[in-house]
Amino acid sequence: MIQALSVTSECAPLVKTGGLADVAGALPAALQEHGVAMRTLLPGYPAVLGQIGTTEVVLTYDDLFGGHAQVLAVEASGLDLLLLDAPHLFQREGSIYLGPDGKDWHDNPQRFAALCQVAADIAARGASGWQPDLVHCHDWQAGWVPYYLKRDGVATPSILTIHNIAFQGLAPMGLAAELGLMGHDLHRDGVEYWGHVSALKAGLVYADHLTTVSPTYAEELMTPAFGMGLDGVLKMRRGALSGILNGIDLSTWSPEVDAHIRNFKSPRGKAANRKALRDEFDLPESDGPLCVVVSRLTEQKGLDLLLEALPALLSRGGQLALLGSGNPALEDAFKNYDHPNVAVKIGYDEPLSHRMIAGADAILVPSRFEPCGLTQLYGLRYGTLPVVALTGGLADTIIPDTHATRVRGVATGLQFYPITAQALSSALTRLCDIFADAKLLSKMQRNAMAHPVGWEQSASDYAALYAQLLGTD
Ligand SMILES: Nc1ncnc2c1ncn2[C@@H]1O[C@H](COP(=O)(O)OP(=O)(O)O[C@H]2O[C@H](CO)[C@@H](O)[C@H](O)[C@H]2O)[C@@H](O)[C@H]1O
Repeated sequence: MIQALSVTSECAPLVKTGGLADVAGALPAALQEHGVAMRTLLPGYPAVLGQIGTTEVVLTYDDLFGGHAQVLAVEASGLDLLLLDAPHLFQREGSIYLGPDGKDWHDNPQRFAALCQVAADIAARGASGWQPDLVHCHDWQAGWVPYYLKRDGVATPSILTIHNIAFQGLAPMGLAAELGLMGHDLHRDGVEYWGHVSALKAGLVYADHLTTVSPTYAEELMTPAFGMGLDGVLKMRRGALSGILNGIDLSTWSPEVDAHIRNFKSPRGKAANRKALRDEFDLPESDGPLCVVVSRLTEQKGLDLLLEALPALLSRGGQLALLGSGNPALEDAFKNYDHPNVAVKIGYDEPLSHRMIAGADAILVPSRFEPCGLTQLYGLRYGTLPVVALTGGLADTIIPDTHATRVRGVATGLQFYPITAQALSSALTRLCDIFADAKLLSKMQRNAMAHPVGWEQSASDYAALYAQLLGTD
């Protein structure tokens, strides 16, 4: 068995703000079948500590970035966890990244540098006799791990997975010493980023291998349009960068077994869920497609384009039910969209997201960029046709309805490009046409449900990558 340490700031089902948590939560079980035993190092937020049973203390610190800390080992929700219990850093009300004022906690650089330091210590010296063969780091919050390993001369290989390059873990240069950065690394070929230091860049420069969550996003990241200032670094590391698609956890996201819905095996079984969904959102019966959005409401997700494109859907009797939260202006714009066929719930609600995806005819994902995207994968599994922008993982996971795919009878959804309101409008019109053609609709729904969206392939790819890094392939 390869022993791997996964380092992450969120992990489902214990703590989640987005897709990173789903991936970090699902990978260990998926890798188990491929000869990898994975432990997950996660901050001991109050919400996490409140959900677990008896723990064992496996490491203690008198002073970790300004306070006493310990690492607790515990098994919970099928995960083998190492929790960094550092009350001065993690025991606070509010979200895991933001204070009550909605702004980043001022000490986020130190909070996650502490997590990284502990990961590097476990790689170097072990915790209660356990030592990983490699460390798998997720996003900027784990970005300092590869740097600390190199700084301390620890040979354990590291992988950094980029789930979203928009978050770069910037800190003022003045914090360099406190974060444990060496003076000779504070330059543009090291951890410096336009006068700041960047945890993500440190990971990109120092990790032995980089992955991102789809092959198309891996290519996009090396272009100025998508690299968000880090495309040059990524181009330099082209040989060490690969794209491995995310999967979804089929034990919770499958219409046959989903605990939150009226279970079904074929698209016909969606009818009862559709009715329940209309009732729940107070939407009338209608002869157009019932579309859903389940999303963080941010610039990335392109939902401002949907606001502009909605008339194309509504004029054909289509409907929208939206669940999301984030940008206040977008929240208001959707809440105030005054139309009987538009219903909006602002908030975060996991069970409701299942009921929406089960009951809808289509799921809309008009993202400006999308490293992989999970909700279109849920849509496929439930025969809920994805209407997606042609970018990143959305390009890699949907077989678009085109003349050629119609002839071959293989389409699973709709794609639009360029990523504009106009192109989205025309995709929504095409969706209404497909919806009116019962035979075509049913074929596409069945194709979608048969499309593989689990972890098998990706877990095998990660396991092969681990073996390659360890020289055991
Ligand atoms: N209001 C709400 N209520 C309930 N559930 C909600 C919700 N809003 C969002 N979710 C859930 O949160 C998750 C979002 O995952 P995504 O992959 O779609 O995007 P995200 O941008 O967070 O993830 C980033 O990381 C992931 C993982 O690698 C990449 O797939 C993605 O492209 C990248 O941007 C899904 O499970 C979704 O159902």
